[in-house]
Order: sequence, then C-alpha cells, then structure tokens
Amino acid sequence: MEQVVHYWAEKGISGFTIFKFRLRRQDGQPLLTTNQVQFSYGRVPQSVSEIRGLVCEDITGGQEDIPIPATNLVDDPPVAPTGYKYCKSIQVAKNVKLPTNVPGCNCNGKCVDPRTCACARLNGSDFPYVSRDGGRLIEAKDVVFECGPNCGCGPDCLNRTSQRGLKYRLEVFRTPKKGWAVRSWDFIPSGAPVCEYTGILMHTEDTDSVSENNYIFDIDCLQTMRGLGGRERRFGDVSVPTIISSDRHDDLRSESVPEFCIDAGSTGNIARFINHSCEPNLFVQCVLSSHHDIKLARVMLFAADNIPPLQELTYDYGYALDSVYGPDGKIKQMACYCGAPDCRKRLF
Ligand SMILES: C[S@@+](CC[C@H](N)C(=O)[O-])C[C@H]1O[C@@H](n2cnc3c(N)ncnc32)[C@H](O)[C@@H]1O
Repeated sequence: MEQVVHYWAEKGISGFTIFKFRLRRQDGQPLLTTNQVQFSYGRVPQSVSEIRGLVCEDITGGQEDIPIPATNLVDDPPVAPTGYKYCKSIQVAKNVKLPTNVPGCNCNGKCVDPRTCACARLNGSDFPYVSRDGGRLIEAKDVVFECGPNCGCGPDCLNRTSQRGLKYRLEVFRTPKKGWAVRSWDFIPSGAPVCEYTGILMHTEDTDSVSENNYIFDIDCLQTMRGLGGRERRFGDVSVPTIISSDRHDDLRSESVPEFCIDAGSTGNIARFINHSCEPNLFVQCVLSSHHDIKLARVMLFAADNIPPLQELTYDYGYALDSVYGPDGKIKQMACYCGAPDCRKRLF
C-alpha cells in the first residue's frame, strides 16, 4: 500500500476544486500499471476477443477512425442494434438550404491571439477551449464559434476542437430497461468533446407525427442553455453572440417549436444511442463553424465531469414534464430509469 506524502487542492478546468494526492511506493512494492487497475464498473477489455457478449465488432462499418463494438448480455438470444444506418456526419434534407459560409478569420496555421482572431472575438474575445488533452471546453456557452472552411488556420487549430471526430473508445451495450446505451473504455476528462449528434437535418414540421420516433433532437440552443440549471447560465451572459441581433433573440425566445431538428431515427451516429439521465455526465453544446445561423447549429456532446471508464454516458434530454403530446393530442409520459438519486422519475 502506497503512502500519502503530500496532498493539495487545485482549481479544476470547470472551476471545481480538485484534491490531489502524491503517493510513495513502499520499499519492494511492485509497479502498478494501468492494465492492472480494476475500475469499480468492471474491467476494460484489452482486445476484441475479450469483449463479453460481442454482437457487432464495429457498428460504424469502418466510418469512424476508432471502431465501436456492440455488446448484449441482456437478451437471449443476443441481438445487435438494427433498424438504422450508421452515418458519421450530418445529412441535410432536400428542402433545407444551409446558409452560405462566413468569411472566418485571417490567422495562419493555428489561431493563437484572441485579439486578432475574428472567431475568438465572437466568443467574447477569448478561445473557448484550452489545449490540454487535445482540447477541452472551458465552460458551457449559449453557442461556441469555431473556425470554419474559410478561416486561414489549419485542421490542428485549437478552435476546431469539436471537428476532429471521435477520440475515445466507445461501446454500445444493451441495458435491461433502457434499450441500448453507450460507455467509454477510456477516461474522458471534463470539457472534452465526445461526439456530435448526427442524423438528418430537417424542418421540424416535416417530422412524421404519426409513428413513434425516439431519436429526434430539436435544435434549440437557447433552450439548451436554460436547461443547464446547475450551471446557472443566464440569457444575456458574455457568451451570447453579438452577431445575433436583439430582435433575433426575441424571435428565438418566443418560438415555442424550434424550426429545425436532427432526426437520427433512420440514419445517425453513436449519439443516437446515448440515454437520458437526470444527473448526466455529458452536456449539449451548440457549435457554429461554417455559417452563423443559430437555428441550424451543430449539436455537440461534451463531458460535464471527469468520466471514469465504463460509466454509462448520458445527457439531460431536457424535456419539461407534460410537454410531449401523442398523435391523439393527449399528453404522453415516459418513465425514467436513469437510477440517479434525484431522478425525476419521468423523461417527459
Ligand atoms: C435517443 S434514444 C437512446 C437509445 C435507446 N436506448 C436505444 O435503444 O436505441 C432515446 C430512447 O431511449 C430510451 N431511454 C433513454 N433514456 C432513458 C431513461 N433514462 N429511462 C428510460 N428510457 C430511456 C427511451 O426509449 C428513449 O425514447
């Protein structure tokens, strides 16, 4: 057993206090390597042959740089996820016209000076990310302005942190009560981008209101921020983009139904398998990079905490109770099985 030789407190990236301990190995104590560590959630498999209940080696069919296996230790016989097509990037419905790309910044290589980078200035004259661990978001914002196709910087620019695809080894696994779910085999640091929510970008009014679709994500950046109760963010904070005029703010505020949504029912990526929790470890962040229309923002999921390997990844779906209606016009309810101590007991 190691000895604690020193301990101290530090401010973490998200402002919380982190307690750190320096340990000293005792004489003759063997080295501990990470593959000997047993996480309380189980043991991370070291190879495909070690994965228990494997039903699919890679649900992405090679589209992502890192394969995503699916496991099922619940059903007998075990089944794999079906009924959709994996697609790593967003598809745009024929009747949706994306706005033209904005001019972007004039930086070269990587953006470093927030006073001269036009994209940094849109974020309140600072970069929204720190470079640690390949880029971590400092705090949740109404919207994050990243560099885009017309910017002078290259793909390694810190202000493109959410554009680099999956970084962590993810797994889709079957649960007894919530269907499929997602976890990571790697530790995910707080503020790290986990994945984008992809699917078909479409007009909300074009969604099929008759058949059940549990995979629709309404693009509603301001509502998303209001939903982050614990973060105490208020409309009008420094990060509200000046590019959105105050008239536009009022417009967005009064709109009860967002104009656009992402439908991942038939086509989508790993995000479509991420469940809701009343105490989530991910949060939703709207990101604008090529154009500046907040109604068509990209939807990213970031780590809200340091997430240990094998903990289920979840975000708050943000439904108000009794806000969902069925095709018969009656209020629909769905039980929540997130298991959090303060679970609201219903998703909606
Ligand atoms: C976007 S999908 C998530 C993936 C889904 N579990 C699957 O099997 O494909 C949303 C659906 O998952 C289920 N779900 C997600 N979170 C849940 C929770 N906390 N409790 C119960 N069901 C949940 C509900 O059926 C919900 O409509």
